[in-house]
Amino acid sequence: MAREKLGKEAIAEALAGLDGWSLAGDGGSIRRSFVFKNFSEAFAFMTRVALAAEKMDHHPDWSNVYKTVNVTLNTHDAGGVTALDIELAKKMNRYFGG
Ligand SMILES: C[C@H](O)[C@H](O)[C@H]1CNC2=NC(N)=NC(=O)C2=N1
Repeated sequence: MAREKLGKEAIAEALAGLDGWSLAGDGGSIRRSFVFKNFSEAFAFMTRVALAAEKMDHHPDWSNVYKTVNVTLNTHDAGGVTALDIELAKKMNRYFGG
């Protein structure tokens, strides 16, 4: 169930409650950039997210340049955005917020 592709409306509804995230490309993924004070904070965030992602068995597509972490989320198996992506995005926002 968690890996069922969400429709456009369900994604829009979820995004309304997700600070900073937007629909990417063809609507098959969501994305956000996180900017930190420095590299250490960016990497600490990535470490925390990596552990949560591994627990969820759901992994981000991301890159890091100095203090910026660019994240794209989708569910490869489903070929789109699912509840798992929304859950991981929420976690990232919580970790970013403190
Ligand atoms: C076997 C394992 O459950 C799958 O390969 C998982 C791993 N992590 C994953 N992460 C993401 N983002 N999408 C997936 O479809 C996915 N599949």
